[in-house]
Amino acid sequence: MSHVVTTIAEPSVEPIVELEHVNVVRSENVVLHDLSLRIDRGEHLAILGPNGCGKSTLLKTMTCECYPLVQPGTRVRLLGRERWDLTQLKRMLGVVSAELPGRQTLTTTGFDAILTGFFSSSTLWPNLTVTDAMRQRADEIVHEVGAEALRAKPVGEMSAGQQRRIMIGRAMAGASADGHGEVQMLLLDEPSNALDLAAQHDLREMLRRLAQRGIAILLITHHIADILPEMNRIVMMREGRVIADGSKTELLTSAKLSELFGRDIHMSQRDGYFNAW
Ligand SMILES: Nc1ncnc2c1ncn2[C@@H]1O[C@H](COP(=O)(O)OP(=O)(O)OP(=O)(O)O)[C@@H](O)[C@H]1O
Repeated sequence: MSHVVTTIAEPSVEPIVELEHVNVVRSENVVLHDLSLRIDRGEHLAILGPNGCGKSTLLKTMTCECYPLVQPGTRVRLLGRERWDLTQLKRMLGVVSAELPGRQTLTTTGFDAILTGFFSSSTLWPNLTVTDAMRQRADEIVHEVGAEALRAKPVGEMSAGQQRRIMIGRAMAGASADGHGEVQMLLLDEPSNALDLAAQHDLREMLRRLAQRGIAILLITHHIADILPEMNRIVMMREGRVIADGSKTELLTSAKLSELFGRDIHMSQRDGYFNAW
């Protein structure tokens, strides 16, 4: 009987994302070309590249919102599985919505908006049953994302930075329907857009704390200063292809970024952060 036991995959060692030879078409254009990428648990990485190079499409392929062409050798494996219930997958991967999921959320309080993450819903509809375990977990998340002052505030009355904080909390809540467990990876697509300098700083500090706790962070950004000191891996994309995948010291150089964006770009570095101009 022992051979039966050994065939059960140990979930903690499976990579979070394994894409192999992925081609994705949108509106009849191939926007990802033969793309392969593996992301291990607890790994933090930033994806850089010019507008339209396919960064968001890559993220949507990871969350099964975009599908690759069915071709020999193509494989999409997420958290060790090739087939997923999409709602469940989104919870495990903690996709941080850029905007509120619906008009209803405007009057939802910060605390309730975090609770909606357990249901992937836009608001706490009367038919949803919030358990004590969910409330307890949501309470913890409020502290983890530093949203104590936002608990009772309607989301529609929050600033962009405050909403972003709640949206990250909402993505974290989704780790399990019963209020237990932890999100495996947070996926953020340009999270610092529209944030003032203080809010950008606070967002980075919050993400650093989550990264240090072992939650994998995947960041798509145009702001080099968003790249956390904890992020050691940089993936560079151009025209639907990964053109470089390596360490920060190797890739965050003036030469590499100038090549990627086709302009003279200068880099500086301070306290573990990089900046470009
Ligand atoms: N909904 C869509 N329907 C059809 N084509 C799309 C759609 N969204 C994006 N595309 C196309 O797919 C390609 C890649 O777009 P994508 O949004 O993935 O790039 P990106 O690198 O995230 O860009 P940006 O930095 O501007 O956000 C582009 O050519 C774009 O025009």
